[in-house]
Amino acid sequence: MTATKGLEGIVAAASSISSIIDGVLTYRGINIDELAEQATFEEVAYLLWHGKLPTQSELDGLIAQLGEFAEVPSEVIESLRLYPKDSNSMAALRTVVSSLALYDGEANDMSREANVRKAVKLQAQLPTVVAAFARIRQGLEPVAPKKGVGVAYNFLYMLSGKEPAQVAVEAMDKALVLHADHELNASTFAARVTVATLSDIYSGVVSAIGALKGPLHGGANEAVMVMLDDIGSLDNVEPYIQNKLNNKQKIMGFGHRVYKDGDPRAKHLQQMSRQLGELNGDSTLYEMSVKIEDLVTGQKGLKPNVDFYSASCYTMLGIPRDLFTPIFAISRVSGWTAHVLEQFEDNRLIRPRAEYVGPVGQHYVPIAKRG
Ligand SMILES: CC(=O)SCCNC(=O)CCNC(=O)[C@H](O)C(C)(C)COP(=O)(O)OP(=O)(O)OC[C@H]1O[C@@H](n2cnc3c(N)ncnc32)[C@H](O)[C@@H]1OP(=O)(O)O
Ligand SMILES: O=C([O-])CC(=O)C(=O)O
Repeated sequence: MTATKGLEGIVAAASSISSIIDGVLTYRGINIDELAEQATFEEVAYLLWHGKLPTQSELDGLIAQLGEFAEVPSEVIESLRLYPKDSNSMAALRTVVSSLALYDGEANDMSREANVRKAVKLQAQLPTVVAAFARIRQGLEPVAPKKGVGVAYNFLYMLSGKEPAQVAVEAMDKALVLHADHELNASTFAARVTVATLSDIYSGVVSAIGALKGPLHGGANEAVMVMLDDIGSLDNVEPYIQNKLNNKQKIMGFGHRVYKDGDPRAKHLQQMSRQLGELNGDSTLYEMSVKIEDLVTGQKGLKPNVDFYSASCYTMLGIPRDLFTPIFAISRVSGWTAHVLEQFEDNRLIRPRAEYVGPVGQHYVPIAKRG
């Protein structure tokens, strides 16, 4: 038995939700480029859960259900007030999502009907708790969700307490579409491993949030913004990046386990970053990002992944950098829950083997005789 480090190239599940074939990403067989240009996030969530695009009445039904479920129990909001104000936002999200299960009477109902409903609930509630967390730590009151609006609108509205601009809603909606699913990435795999023990959907999503938090995965979008803030100016890009490259340090937002020739989502986020810069009348972050890309791709051949240009986009939308990864979770919960539903359809415990590389033939030594 020989281990493959990081399970690279190992096919660990059969799935009909999303595919990456020859560098092309599809959700349920539809190219991500088409979805990014034409679909709303709610259409995409429906597509991931049900395997087909919704009709108008199915879409209206989903939006109504999201509105119905978006409010979270007052006990959950009260518990958010008790978190330290400097809590890590992903740790807070992981904790609050775990607590949502305590107030859901059907949390342990394993029927498909209940699980589909819980997928919609989680999708509806994540934006509410992220926005409430962000406001409470600033000493502001949470804003109740609106009914009959999309996830992107509602999140921006609950975050700021103001009607969001149409252009901001459209940008956020596209970002949500682009992050919704991605085959067997680490957080989705974590969710599938958890529920394959026949644990519940909340446990699967909590596992996934924990995996997404790390900077090699979803946490990279925040790390990119930390880097852009550290660089500080267009003039400082070259010396800063050159120094990192010379010292063989990682440049966050570059590289990918599966895409070696570029992440198809990055171009959409790059375009969004350029457009937001033009609209804001300040393209510095976009120009800095392009300069970083030129240097890193030019010297290392590494291409930007989905996390790279999302950092400048979210900043230009006025979002604090430690909410970037929670926003990723707001989108990816659609994919996680679709994978949980798929796992339950034909479940088998996920339990690989380890290659043992430790000592053999050892014996127990009584404590008094240990040196
Ligand atoms: C939504 C997402 O999860 S997308 C990924 C988000 N993560 C990041 O942006 C973090 C930065 N990127 C990385 O750390 C990696 O590229 C990962 C984690 C995404 C993929 O990791 P792996 O498939 O294990 O690639 P691995 O780390 O083996 O890299 C292969 C080579 O490229 C180098 N490399 C990979 N990414 C980078 C990077 N961002 N900067 C500099 N060098 C890099 C590695 O150092 C390694 O070089 P070597 O062969 O000389 O040792
Ligand atoms: O697939 C991966 O390994 C990481 C990624 O891009 C994602 O989760 O969107």
